[in-house]
Amino acid sequence: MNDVVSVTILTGFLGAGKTTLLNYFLTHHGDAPVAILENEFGAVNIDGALLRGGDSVNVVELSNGCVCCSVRGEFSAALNELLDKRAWGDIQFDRLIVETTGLADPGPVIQTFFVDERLREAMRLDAVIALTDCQHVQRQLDEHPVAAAQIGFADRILLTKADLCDEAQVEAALARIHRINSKAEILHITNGECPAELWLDIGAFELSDANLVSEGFHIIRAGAEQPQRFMPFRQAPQGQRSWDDAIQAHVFEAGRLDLKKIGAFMEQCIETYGNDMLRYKGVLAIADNSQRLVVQGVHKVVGFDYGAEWESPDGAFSRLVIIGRYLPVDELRAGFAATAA
Ligand SMILES: Nc1nc2c(ncn2[C@@H]2O[C@H](COP(=O)(O)OP(=O)(O)OP(=O)(O)O)[C@@H](O)[C@H]2O)c(=O)[nH]1
Repeated sequence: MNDVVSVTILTGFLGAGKTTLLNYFLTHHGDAPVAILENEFGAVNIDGALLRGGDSVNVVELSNGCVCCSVRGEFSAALNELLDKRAWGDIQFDRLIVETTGLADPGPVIQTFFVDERLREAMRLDAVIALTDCQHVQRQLDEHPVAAAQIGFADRILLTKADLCDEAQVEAALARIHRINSKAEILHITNGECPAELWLDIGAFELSDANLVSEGFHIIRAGAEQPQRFMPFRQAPQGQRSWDDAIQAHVFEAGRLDLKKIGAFMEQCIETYGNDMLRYKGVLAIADNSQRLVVQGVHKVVGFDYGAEWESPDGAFSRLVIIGRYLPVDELRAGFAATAA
């Protein structure tokens, strides 16, 4: 057993296909022990027979409330109880998947893993995976701000039910999702058929300098001869671009930056706007430094680290992506530009 438990948060609006994905995973995952924490609103629980099917699957259900608000304390308690049982040898698992309710804001759920000291040591948040129902996403975004938050917090977005949509609908959905979160890779899946390696152990909270802005989406066909196909984004059809989502991704770019100035800028930005900064990630070129400086954070929890060296000094440039709500973008853009060396 590994010492540290890898945690994946599954989010996505009601009916987006979270349980379908989990069921697909559980019927294909083999014997590796796994714990699933299910947060259901009411007494209607998922297909327990399937989830409890093998000895290697431990299911905990948190019902009658939502982990992001009313049962937040119970969420921490349930996680701690799982760790106790694991320590006593009652149950075994190296991986925990948290399925939130379709109405949950992932923010408080994510923060639980950073603020609770024991959880911080015993668990490593791997990634937030959002499922998005292609057929209903436009309406959900228009009517429920939490749907945009779920997309905004995601490291990877699994677009479901595109099989029920025409091409124009799919393109409009992709364009809107990408505007809310330009950082997350988008995988287009059908009926939960997504190989586990595409959504588990992706190390999204590690300070890596992987691509900051995704350029297209992947069509996943599990078990097919050509399992993946990459498609670049196209413009959404005219007339379908009048969205007004409060949450949007903003990309800031510059050349080399002054370390002190960018440090002060980030500090001030997080202090003032941290509550509205859902996720942010930057790969920065610092004056007189051959290594990339990587920054990433969730609200006011932030990490900085030096990464790989720039291949050539001339190719070094800085890029910061902030996914936030109601941010004074022009002011931030000017502030970022002023940190140039
Ligand atoms: N056509 C089609 N149906 C899908 C797809 N993914 C899921 N579904 C169906 O959508 C319905 C809802 O899926 P669930 O997996 O229960 O969704 P959920 O996100 O767990 O729903 P909540 O727990 O209510 O938030 C089910 O009937 C699924 O079979 C897909 O890619 N295509």
